[in-house]
Amino acid sequence: MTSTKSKKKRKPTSSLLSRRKNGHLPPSSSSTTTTNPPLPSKLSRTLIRSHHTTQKRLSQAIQQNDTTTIAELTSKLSSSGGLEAYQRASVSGQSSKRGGDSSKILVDWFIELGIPKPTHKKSHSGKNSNSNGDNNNNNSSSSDGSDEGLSNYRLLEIGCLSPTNTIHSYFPKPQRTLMDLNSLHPDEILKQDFMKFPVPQLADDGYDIISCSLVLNYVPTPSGRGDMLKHITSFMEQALERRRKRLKSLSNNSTNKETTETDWSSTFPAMFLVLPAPCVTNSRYLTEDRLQEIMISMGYEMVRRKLSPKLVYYLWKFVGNGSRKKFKKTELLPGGKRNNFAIIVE
Ligand SMILES: C[S@@+](CC[C@H](N)C(=O)[O-])C[C@H]1O[C@@H](n2cnc3c(N)ncnc32)[C@H](O)[C@@H]1O
Repeated sequence: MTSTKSKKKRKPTSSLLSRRKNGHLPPSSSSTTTTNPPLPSKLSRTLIRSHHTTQKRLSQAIQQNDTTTIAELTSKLSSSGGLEAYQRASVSGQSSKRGGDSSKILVDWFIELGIPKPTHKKSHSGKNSNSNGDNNNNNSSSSDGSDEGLSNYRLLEIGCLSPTNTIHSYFPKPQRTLMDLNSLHPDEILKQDFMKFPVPQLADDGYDIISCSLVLNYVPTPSGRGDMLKHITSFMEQALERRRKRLKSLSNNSTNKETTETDWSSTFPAMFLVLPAPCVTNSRYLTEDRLQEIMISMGYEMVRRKLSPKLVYYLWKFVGNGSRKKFKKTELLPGGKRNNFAIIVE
């Protein structure tokens, strides 16, 4: 017989597994997670933290070619439910009861910046399309991008857990590409490692905004984080090209030959970055000033920033011509109670 005491002592990771076994959580990755009741917040936090720590240790073991530790940590990760259990814990953290997904903040900023939300349009069949783009496959994008709002702007979301995040209403299908290492919604989210996702050959297939919310901190090594920022920046270079084309087409289409660029459109290309707040408020190796130096050096300007007790949100506009400096792991804030989050740019 299992006593209440022993139930309480059970490890959070195994508790998640037993929920899965008991059918409280669906076993298949294709199941919809949003309909499941969220995990208790303490349990999801513990799961997320434990997954990050194990991932980081695994990455170190791989670098050191320490086969025993690699086997031990790989088995630990899989017995605690692996990436999928971690993702489910993250989805719980995004439930509306806990404030919703982080892109709510991006939407607030779009509103502040006067970025127009797509309106419901009549499709060729005469049916009204909804803001998720259903019945709107003939997306009637204008080439100028001003009178049609964001209709020819495209979103790339890295590390996406849900196809119904708040920002998606601004980028109806097919204007968005959602991806994750493990897709919880295979019909809508690509199973794809962003680091192996090439910049599209044609600028028309590129992206005007990239969302990287709570992904950079998932990358286990400081140089891996720098590489991710650099890879995002190569998409941004192409997005600048998209912008130039758009402006050119604007001036060609304009009867009085004046460029009618709208104020809001100068926010693009852009990157939405979200990190756990302690990554920049309590790290030995990364401060907000250092992050800003890194971003400026890659060609970005900060447009918006919000610090909450748990998270820090940024909207960076890409302007290009960065000095492309290198950044080492340098101690900026000494102190015993700080974390070691760092970004190395090589
Ligand atoms: C904490 S979740 C963040 C989810 C969501 N964006 C949010 O803001 O809550 C981190 C996600 O990033 C994904 N991820 C990490 N590295 C990635 C990569 N290289 N390519 C695609 N997805 C990645 C992980 O699989 C995980 O699902």
